[in-house]
Amino acid sequence: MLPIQDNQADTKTWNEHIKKYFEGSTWFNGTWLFNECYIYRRLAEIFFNSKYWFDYDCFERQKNDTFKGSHQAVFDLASKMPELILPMSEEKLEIVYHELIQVCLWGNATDLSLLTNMTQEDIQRLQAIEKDLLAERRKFILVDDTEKLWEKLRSLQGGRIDFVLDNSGFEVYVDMILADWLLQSKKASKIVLNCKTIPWFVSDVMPKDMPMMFENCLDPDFFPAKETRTQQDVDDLVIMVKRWQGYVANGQLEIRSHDFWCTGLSYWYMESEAPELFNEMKQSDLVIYKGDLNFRKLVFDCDWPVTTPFKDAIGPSMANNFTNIITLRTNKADPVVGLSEETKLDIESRATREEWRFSGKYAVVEYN
Ligand SMILES: O=P(O)(O)OC[C@H]1O[C@](O)(CO)[C@@H](O)[C@@H]1O
Repeated sequence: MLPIQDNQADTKTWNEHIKKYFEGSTWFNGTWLFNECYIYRRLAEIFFNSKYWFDYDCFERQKNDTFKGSHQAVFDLASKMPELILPMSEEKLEIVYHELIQVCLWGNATDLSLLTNMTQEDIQRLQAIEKDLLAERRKFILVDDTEKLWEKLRSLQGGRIDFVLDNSGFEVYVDMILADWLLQSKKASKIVLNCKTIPWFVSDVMPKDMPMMFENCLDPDFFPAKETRTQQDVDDLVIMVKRWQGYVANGQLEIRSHDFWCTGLSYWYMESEAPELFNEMKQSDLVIYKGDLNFRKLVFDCDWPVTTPFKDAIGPSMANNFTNIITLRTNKADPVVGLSEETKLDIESRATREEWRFSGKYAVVEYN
């Protein structure tokens, strides 16, 4: 693990982490979490040291191409949106909430790292927004704290809600659908999107990807298969995305990034390594951590017994200071916590380890 050799704001910190925790370790014997993060920082170093390519995102084309492939679900969701944001009873709000959380959860299954193993049908099934298909997918959620989160949201009025984002393209599009609904239902008055600072795990969101996603949605030639949609479909998408741009303009939607999200450390270190971020995020009423990597960092990427309570796995600093975090994660790596004894026995008897722990078919929704 050679020191990083460039002059960025995070260079010193990266090299301190290598020296303090991983001196002498190599690609072959270091820890998976740190090494996998390190490889993305080394990639960034190549571009930072170039004369003309220093802000080049070598994954941008792949990110946009994959988003194009999600056109059907993009238009389906945009057409559904007007009816989801009408004023409605508390009871109906709860139903919509449950659907949107699921859409947002499964959006995480369709990131670039898994797409290579999936057929077009697999992807469409995961992106489906019909009620029956969502109900069907509930069987694949091994820990489901959506009800606990609703208890929190039910009484929330005009709060601040943070997303610690994961992938761009379809995943962040559905994150925006949820964010929009939270603002329209007045549960939130401010949404903060926390992005990565460098090209990260191929498809993660950087700040520049947000306005680009909005522009792509508004570009009539961006999505393929024009013949499959009506003028109404196009209008619904344009109205919704212009509303999103409006949120940015009026400050209801803030797009931020912080170097801490692109270190190789677990979030157990957030308080000591990034105290200003830690204290700032404490002001949020709810923090939504998206995806597998965020989950791994929350639970220290440890081989916990799978019945370890989520609260214990995220460590005392997080657990005691953030009684308002939720993770929406499809399982793409070994660490799993929070299972009941019953679910553990059940899943171990009917699925292989690969299937339920890292194929992306199963998921956990865990709340502290
Ligand atoms: O995009 P997500 O959901 O954070 O997934 C990232 C995951 O993909 C992998 O790179 C490969 O499975 C994992 O090491 C990593 O945790």
